[in-house]
Amino acid sequence: MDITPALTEMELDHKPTCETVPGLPQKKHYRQRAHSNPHSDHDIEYPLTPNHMDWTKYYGDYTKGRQVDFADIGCGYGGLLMRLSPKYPDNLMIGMEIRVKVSDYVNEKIQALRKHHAEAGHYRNVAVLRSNAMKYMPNYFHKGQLSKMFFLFPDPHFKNKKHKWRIITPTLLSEYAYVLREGGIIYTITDVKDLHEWMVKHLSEHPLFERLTEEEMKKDPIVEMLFESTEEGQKVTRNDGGKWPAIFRRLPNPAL
Ligand SMILES: C[S@@+](CC[C@H](N)C(=O)[O-])C[C@H]1O[C@@H](n2cnc3c(N)ncnc32)[C@H](O)[C@@H]1O
Repeated sequence: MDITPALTEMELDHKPTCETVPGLPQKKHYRQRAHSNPHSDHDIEYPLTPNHMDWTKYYGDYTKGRQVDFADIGCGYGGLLMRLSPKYPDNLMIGMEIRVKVSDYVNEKIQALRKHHAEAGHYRNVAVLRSNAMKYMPNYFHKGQLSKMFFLFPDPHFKNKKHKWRIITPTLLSEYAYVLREGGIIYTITDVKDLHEWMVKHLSEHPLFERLTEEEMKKDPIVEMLFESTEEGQKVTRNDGGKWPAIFRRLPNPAL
């Protein structure tokens, strides 16, 4: 079922305003320091196992017969999710965001959009979770549950000493491979060339991922959304920065 035509162009641009959607939160009230330490997250509650996770708190009845299968890691203010939601109404998508105020903002925005579109039922497939994606992925998701993972403009952590804080490392990739199904896709994009090379290196060296060719990337309608959908992507455009995408497929597990 494609519900896209019922949305206005402005909303498809994920740029709803307070005039078009009453109750939409204002970003200025939800600002928080740009970088948070992914190792200081002691107040985060997380499920013991994926079976302990009650997704109905996030999607209500819409959870019935569905499993979360898109995850936007470090979703920030949620621009990509708002763009994907009407295009993939049958997929449940979650944004994972460690900053409290930022995840509160995304939640308020989703609630306002759901309310505004209550009759048509739009945006019921999108939610945000305040959590640390570097620590708790297997607590939330079963093996092979996800079909798509997004890493859009992740924090660069420039200094060598802080590379261990990067959201893509060999160890974390094995965790992501665990929750991603065979044939599932990891999307990355950044404006930091060094980080792009780091992500490509580690993904290419990992035995469970292979890079998509330019031809394959052109055929995937999501690829063009990576550049401009998020707040960070728009900021890079305003500053005339370059953007480097790299997309990888989860390979089947090798035979033992
Ligand atoms: C540079 S911002 C990019 C946000 C968004 N993807 C965009 O393109 O606008 C990186 C985001 O990742 C979040 N983040 C960093 N480490 C995280 C972690 N371990 N778990 C969840 N979110 C994290 C940050 O709080 C921040 O909002």
